[in-house]
Amino acid sequence: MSAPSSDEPSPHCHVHKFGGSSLADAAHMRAIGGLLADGAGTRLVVVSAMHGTTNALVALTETARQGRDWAPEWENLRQRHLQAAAELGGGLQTTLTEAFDALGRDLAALAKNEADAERISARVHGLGEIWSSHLVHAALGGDAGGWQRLDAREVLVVHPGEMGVGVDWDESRRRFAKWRARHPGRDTVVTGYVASDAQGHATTLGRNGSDFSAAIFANLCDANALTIWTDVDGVLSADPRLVPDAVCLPSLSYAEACELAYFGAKVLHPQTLAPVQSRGIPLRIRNTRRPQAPGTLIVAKSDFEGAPVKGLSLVRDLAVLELAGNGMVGVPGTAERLFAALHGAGVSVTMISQGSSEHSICCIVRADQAERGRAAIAAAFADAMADQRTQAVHVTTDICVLAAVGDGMVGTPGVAARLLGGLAQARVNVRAIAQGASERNISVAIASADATRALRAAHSAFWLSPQYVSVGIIGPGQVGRALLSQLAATLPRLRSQSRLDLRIRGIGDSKRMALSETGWDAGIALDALQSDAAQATNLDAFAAHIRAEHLPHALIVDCSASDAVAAKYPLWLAAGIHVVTPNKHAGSGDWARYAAIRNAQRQGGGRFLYEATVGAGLPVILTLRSLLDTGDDLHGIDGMLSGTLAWLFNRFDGSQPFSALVREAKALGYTEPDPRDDLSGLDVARKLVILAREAGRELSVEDVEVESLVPAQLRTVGRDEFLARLEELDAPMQARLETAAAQGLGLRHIAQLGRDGSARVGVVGLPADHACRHTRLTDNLVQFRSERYSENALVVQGPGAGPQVTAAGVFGDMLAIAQSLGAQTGIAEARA
Ligand SMILES: NC(=O)C1=CN([C@@H]2O[C@H](COP(=O)(O)OP(=O)(O)OC[C@H]3O[C@@H](n4cnc5c(N)ncnc54)[C@H](O)[C@@H]3O)[C@@H](O)[C@H]2O)C=CC1
Ligand SMILES: N[C@@H](CC=O)C(=O)O
Repeated sequence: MSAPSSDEPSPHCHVHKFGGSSLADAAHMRAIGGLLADGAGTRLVVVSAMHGTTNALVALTETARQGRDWAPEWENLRQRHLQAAAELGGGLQTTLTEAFDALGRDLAALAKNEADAERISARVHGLGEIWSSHLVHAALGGDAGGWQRLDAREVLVVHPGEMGVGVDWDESRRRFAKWRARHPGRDTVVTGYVASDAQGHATTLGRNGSDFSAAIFANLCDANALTIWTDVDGVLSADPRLVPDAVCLPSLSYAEACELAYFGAKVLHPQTLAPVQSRGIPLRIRNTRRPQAPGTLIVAKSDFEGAPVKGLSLVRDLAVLELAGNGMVGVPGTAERLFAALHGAGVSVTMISQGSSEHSICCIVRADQAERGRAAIAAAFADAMADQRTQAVHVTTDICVLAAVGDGMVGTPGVAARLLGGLAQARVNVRAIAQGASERNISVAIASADATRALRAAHSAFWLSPQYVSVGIIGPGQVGRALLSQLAATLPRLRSQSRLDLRIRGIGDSKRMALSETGWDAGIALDALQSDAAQATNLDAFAAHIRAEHLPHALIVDCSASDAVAAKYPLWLAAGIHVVTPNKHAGSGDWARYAAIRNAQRQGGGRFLYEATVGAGLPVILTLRSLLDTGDDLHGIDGMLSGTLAWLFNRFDGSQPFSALVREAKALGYTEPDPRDDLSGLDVARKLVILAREAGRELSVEDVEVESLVPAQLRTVGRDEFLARLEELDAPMQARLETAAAQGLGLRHIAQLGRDGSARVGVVGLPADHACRHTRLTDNLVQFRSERYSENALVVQGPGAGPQVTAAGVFGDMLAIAQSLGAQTGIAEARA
């Protein structure tokens, strides 16, 4: 299409276009005046039909042509328009009544087959714009308000062609100039979508052609700006119904907008760009419902330095036609013959791909044209097929084309890798690939069933950080809540200063769970659990949501003390979900499950980090791993592994009953959910088992010699009853304290793992100069004795219990995993 420039540029002129959603009723039409308020110069307002009208008109013509009863729908339309006219005033009742009468006569003629059906249908299809132009003219104040009305059929001359509707620019410009001369310098409401053909018959610019009308008029006026008002914020990076993370693009180049429009981004009619591009007219898409939003600006060169890919679009309902055979190799004219056949059959080709071997050529066509295309190619290559130079045409249906578009792709290495990497991660098979030499568009043909997953995965690959982690938090108890508050305080800084993007997309306790597509701020994630959107906890559904295939990485943080949750780890790890936990059940529980966890990791599944299970936030497991990984030989581990018991024996001097101290330790969040786990020595035994297994020993809790402080009569009662009868601990503990004191000893709870595999936990009396007598509060003290540290043990000491320090240990593991991710290099770096 060529758009010859005008000899006499118009004065300042701003063209606005309003779509059907902005013209739903009289109230919407009145609101247009406010949207036009700012800006100087002449305004040209191009209008679509009222919402749903064009569809109704198309249906009416069909109904009439089939001889069915069109009157009810005609009456609906009539009432709707008359109602708007009544609300707007301006004396339009007669005009519209006459117009609907004329429509009735046309429909009657169609029904009787009396007239040229095509011509009448074309005229009828465009009536919605004629009616809405009257209504909007009245809404803006009519003639008295300085507005005039232009029926585009008077000036716009078009001719249908193979490449769409073509504009007769010379004739249209001449007629428009003449019209302008008769109506100088006034604001104008113009009908969108409609035009005349060379014979003067009413026609249209094709479905959703009002954008195109607006661009044509912007060109004819040599406008300074074109604004297309619609019901979305602008051009989005992908269809938001399919990609919840889609973002509004601040700006696009004409070329990018063209690619996106042709590839299905519904916000712009594909032919809209050329008339504005040829004159460099800036086009802005804005939202009538959110006029404060800046929208998307489309100009010659976009200044938006975002990702190299600006947008992704999807074309559905396609099919692959493939012709293969040795007889095609090096034979000039094969492609010409194939495409001539498709042309002859009126089949439009969406995408083409041929490998350099020339052994096969494939093209993607509309599904409803596939059989026609196949037959045409088969006929054109009948001779070659007969002597087996080519094989039969292979048709694959249920195909979509996903296109990644952006000027920034030009000359940038790594874009295709990122796209294909994202698709591979989402297990999307690519049937064919095409990239033109313009490098602005990479298109891949995929199975329709994979379309949404593919779009989301590609979007994640370009728009999300490679260190984006989809996080699910289980067990928002004391530790879980402390973790959430640490995340709330820290994640914004991590996001802005590095690429780490931990998104909490799920939260669940023993009863309920809540899931989010885009994630919540950590500070409000707990609220989601209380909201109506929360549902009954289902750990499998929770994990499936967190491990969404379109997202690069998934992590479940288990802050419960539940064995049932730990039982899921092997499955989750095998599915590639990373697991971080302070829950000791997996590390110290059933050996077969522990082995399955290790196995899943070895097979390339997710990572399992559980530093907080021993010593809370202290680097106990890290230290042990470092000794072992660097080849040291571990002789034994001993010390105090319970924060609760350390705190209790630091405080227990007989001045307060032991039971009161236990209650205080529980209130401070030091104890296990059931404090008997601490007092029985089970919690410490679990920690010893975790350390022993880390060191490669096949130890289980049953192998540990454990001394319990829980009297026999309290071991099997319920937790609440145990807490109510805590005082039964007081007498035996007091006696024990006094016996030790009489020997000049202090009580401490000690764990020991010997070189021979022996393991023991229990209370001992220690002299005043023993290291464990010089700890404070909840201090753990872990001594590693090894080949290198034989004379003098390697000691890790510090607070070993409490929600904050435990949460910090969990958070540290989360960061360790997130920081190890990001295998995909940033395109920006590659460009540099
Ligand atoms: N408190 C501390 O100082 C330390 C605690 N830990 C461990 O941290 C974990 C949490 O401890 P706290 O926060 O003190 O416990 P808590 O009792 O305050 O919280 C446990 C949470 O887990 C949830 N939960 C229980 N069963 C569940 C299930 N089947 N499915 C989903 N959620 C479930 C509960 O609803 C609750 O929200 C425990 O495994 C504990 O051993 C580890 C190191 C130190
Ligand atoms: N209850 C435990 C908490 C840490 O694991 C302890 O007191 O050490």
